[in-house]
Amino acid sequence: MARFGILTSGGDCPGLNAVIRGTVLQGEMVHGQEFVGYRGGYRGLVYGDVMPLERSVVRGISQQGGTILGTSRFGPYTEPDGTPQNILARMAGLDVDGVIAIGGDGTMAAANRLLEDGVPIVGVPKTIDNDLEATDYTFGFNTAVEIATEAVDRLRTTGNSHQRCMVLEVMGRHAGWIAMYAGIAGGAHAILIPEQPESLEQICTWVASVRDRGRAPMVVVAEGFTFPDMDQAHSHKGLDGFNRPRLGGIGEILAPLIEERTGVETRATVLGHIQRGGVPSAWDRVLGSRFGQAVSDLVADGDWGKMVALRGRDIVRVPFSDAVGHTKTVPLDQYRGARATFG
Ligand SMILES: Nc1ncnc2c1ncn2[C@@H]1O[C@H](COP(=O)(O)OP(=O)(O)OP(=O)(O)O)[C@@H](O)[C@H]1O
Ligand SMILES: O=P(O)(O)OC[C@H]1O[C@](O)(CO)[C@@H](O)[C@@H]1O
Ligand SMILES: [Mg+2]
Repeated sequence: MARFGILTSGGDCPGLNAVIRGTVLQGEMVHGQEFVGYRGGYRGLVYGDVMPLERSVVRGISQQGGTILGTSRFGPYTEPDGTPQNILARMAGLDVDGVIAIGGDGTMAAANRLLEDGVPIVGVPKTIDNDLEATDYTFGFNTAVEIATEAVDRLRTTGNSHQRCMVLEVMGRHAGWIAMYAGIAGGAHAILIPEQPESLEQICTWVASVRDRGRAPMVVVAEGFTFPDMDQAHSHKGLDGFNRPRLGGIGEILAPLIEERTGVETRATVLGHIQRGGVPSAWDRVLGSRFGQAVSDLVADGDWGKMVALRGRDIVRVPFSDAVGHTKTVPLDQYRGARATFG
């Protein structure tokens, strides 16, 4: 009987458990496959650290946030044991015929390298940031937008009561999708995204015009936003497990600048990991389940080196090469359309 190992890698995301359940159900019920779960992302693959993954284990997990397998930013090549020879030997020892890697762009880049080194592997795209070009949407994004929109709604009522400017910082390292969607949904007066630097003067002009109409200004800013004179996003929290700057904090920088320039009392809120935690939305559960079923079909066909993706209404298969290195940013004409109504 064919046996596959599933891992979740990179930041977690609501909907990962729906993928795991969808894969196991489709695999067991349609293809007669067996599965094990690698613990802690690529670390589990390198050290052969697995947990059983059968129907009874995935019962009722679609509605749970996080990942029952655990995740990490551990790279499959970063330690002495991280060699393709070692990984293939561990797989053989566990009777694992192929690997299903659920993750973002980094996880897919690592999977692509493993594939070139002879490891049979396929991918499932995940990220709340929705910034993978090869798929129209990733699961987790919808949940994050719902949470961020609720935050905008709540900030607006307290902002209105005090006639304050409220600044909400949301995630989005290279792409401002969460800021755009939550900002539009919540009727924000300015949305600031990594794709389009804006000057402090321009932001304060928008804030002052809202104040002059007797309203309380609402600004949504993505963590990756920069002023025109910044060459990289603000970071003061060191590096992550893959040596990238941990972002976050631009909202706290912006708020006192707005207050100083406009005289409008301003408060900043950083939403942070609240956007990534908790129960996935129904939409994300459905997309995750569909991806899971499709990836079971993919390994049944031995179609290694592919990633499942959503195109329109359909789940398709795309080569890893299409999936890595292409960031799906907010199109500037879309941003400019929204920007025309700021202030
Ligand atoms: N080109 C690469 N070659 C080998 N390993 C890589 C490569 N890119 C990333 N990795 C490894 O894969 C891990 C997962 O990637 P990363 O941390 O970027 O998360 P991700 O899957 O992109 O998810 P997200 O960024 O959305 O949280 C990295 O921490 C790193 O160890
Ligand atoms: O704090 P962590 O877990 O390293 O992840 C933060 C990053 O993860 C993301 O949410 C992508 O998953 C980015 O928007 C953010 O910069
Ligand atoms: Mg990444």
